[in-house]
Amino acid sequence: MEKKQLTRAKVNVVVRVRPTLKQDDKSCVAAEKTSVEIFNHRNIKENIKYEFGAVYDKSSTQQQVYTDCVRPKLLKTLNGQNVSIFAYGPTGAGKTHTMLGSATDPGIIPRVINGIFQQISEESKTSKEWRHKVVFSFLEIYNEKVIDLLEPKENDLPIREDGEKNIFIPGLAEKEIHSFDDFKALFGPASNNRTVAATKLNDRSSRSHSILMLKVTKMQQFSPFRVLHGKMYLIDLAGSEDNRRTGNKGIRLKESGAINKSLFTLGEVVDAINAGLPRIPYRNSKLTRLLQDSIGGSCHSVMITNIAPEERYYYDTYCTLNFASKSKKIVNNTHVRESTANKIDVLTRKIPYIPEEGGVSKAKRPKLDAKIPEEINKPPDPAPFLRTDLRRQVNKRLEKLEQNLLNQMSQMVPLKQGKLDPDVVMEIQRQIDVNKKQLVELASHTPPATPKKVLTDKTNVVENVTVPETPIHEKKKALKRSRSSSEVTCSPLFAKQPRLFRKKGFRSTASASSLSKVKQEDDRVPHPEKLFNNPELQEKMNTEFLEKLNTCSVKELQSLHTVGAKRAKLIHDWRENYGVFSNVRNIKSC
Ligand SMILES: Nc1ncnc2c1ncn2[C@@H]1O[C@H](COP(=O)(O)OP(=O)(O)OP(=O)(O)O)[C@@H](O)[C@H]1O
Repeated sequence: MEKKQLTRAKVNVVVRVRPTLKQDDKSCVAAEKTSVEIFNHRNIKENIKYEFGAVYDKSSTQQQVYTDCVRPKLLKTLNGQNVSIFAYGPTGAGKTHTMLGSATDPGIIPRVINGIFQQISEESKTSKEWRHKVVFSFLEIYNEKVIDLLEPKENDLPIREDGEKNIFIPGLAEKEIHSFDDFKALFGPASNNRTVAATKLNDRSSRSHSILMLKVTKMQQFSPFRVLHGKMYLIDLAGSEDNRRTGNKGIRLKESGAINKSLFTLGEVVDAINAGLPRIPYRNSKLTRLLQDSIGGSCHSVMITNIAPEERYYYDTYCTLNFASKSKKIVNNTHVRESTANKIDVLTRKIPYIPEEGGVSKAKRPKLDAKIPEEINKPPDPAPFLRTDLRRQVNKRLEKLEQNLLNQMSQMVPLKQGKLDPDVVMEIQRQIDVNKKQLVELASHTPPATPKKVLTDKTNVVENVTVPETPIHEKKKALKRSRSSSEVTCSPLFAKQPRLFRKKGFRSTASASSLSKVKQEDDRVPHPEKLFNNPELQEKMNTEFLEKLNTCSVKELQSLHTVGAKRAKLIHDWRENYGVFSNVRNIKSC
């Protein structure tokens, strides 16, 4: 993993009040946009008002809670950060309703899965830069045991911490999913493994804390092959229980003891963090160990505090809101988890996500000496919308250029019986067409076929001509000729060897006519013969040339031999749209 840049983010605590379940039930809760007030029916003077980031009253919808609190976090997960969404509250207050919902009124979990795939599909439509991998695990903490719900095992699973303080569960099953339907097919049966039972307060009370862990890993498809590792925890905590009212006995009472103990430890963790204690008792329960990332860790955390409005819940509501108030002070240190893919992963196109087995150490991976093929290093074909955009720009520029050319030529070319010579007009038109083709090729990022391009005049009109390989002395002569007559000059963009910059600060071009003079001025500039015969030197100059092209401003680009304002702008625009050129061949293809 690369060096982390930490950003502080407070735990976002919101409150959701469910409707009363029976019509004649009296409510002791008054909710407003960001505040909630509770009334003690035994002591009317005892009203307590709490302030939170947001309060959702009984009329709030699943969509509203998801859109406000959760959807903004999807991008964080997709961009390599950890997110934790957890529902906290007394039994029967609406945690499972909020997190899971029902088939007709889906909650946060199905909406997140749907949202992640939607986001990935949108990203893929606009850019081919990244490939994604989504895996999920599903577990419960039941009676202080970690139980795999996707692949139930005989023994409970351990919880460990890696060198970077990331919590992981060795042996936990992880399933790759490619769509919401994939998820549904796996999640349905796994949910049936969850321990649920009827208590006096809830017909389907969760007897465990359930945690769905979603890992989204994305790998860049060209150099430097960045890999972003995002994780999202979706947690439905078991509710705190007052066993005088739940009527729990036997197994239910034991379960309740475990639930209450872990929630009590959660309270201790929050107190310790708020008090700035050096030791936070995360290890005192499995729940707090697993929530280590979410509370005081690296997650962007959202705590949805569910409360029941009925008067009989007054004391639970009071305790829950006190806990929520303490939790909103906690600040997490969030960061992007990023690594770089190794050669094997690049060549096999495998996305190197971190499995729940403590991470594969780099040393253990087999070594591969193969070179990464060059085409993998190239940026992908630009997104269609970018191409369309560039094509529009190019066409606009072409129309302007066409008009200018016709104006210029009409002044220069002698009139034939008061009209422009049709042969000349045809020639201009032909050259414009060639230029158009060239620029459209550039816009669609399709390198032209074999013919080399030769600049034919000062107006930068380009023609496709097949140039036979010429001996070096011929080339020198041709260059001299072109220099004196300003007829045909090889553009550095299309020449076999790159030329360097002429202006101060840049190294001189290898233009033949100026060679002897430049040689006197600067001994470091090689003779063209040396250049043609010396691949190492060529490579060195290529690199220098490339660097200048990738970093120079439009004005500086114009200093390139035979690069006029228009082409400098084109190079600059290309760079802005598609990123830097990765080798000189890319530039030649422009
Ligand atoms: N916002 C809501 N709108 C309508 N009904 C709700 C809402 N929240 C909860 N309910 C209903 O209240 C009942 C209890 O909710 P739920 O099972 O989600 O509670 P819980 O907090 O998960 O309880 P436990 O901790 O015991 O599992 C369910 O019948 C549920 O459908």
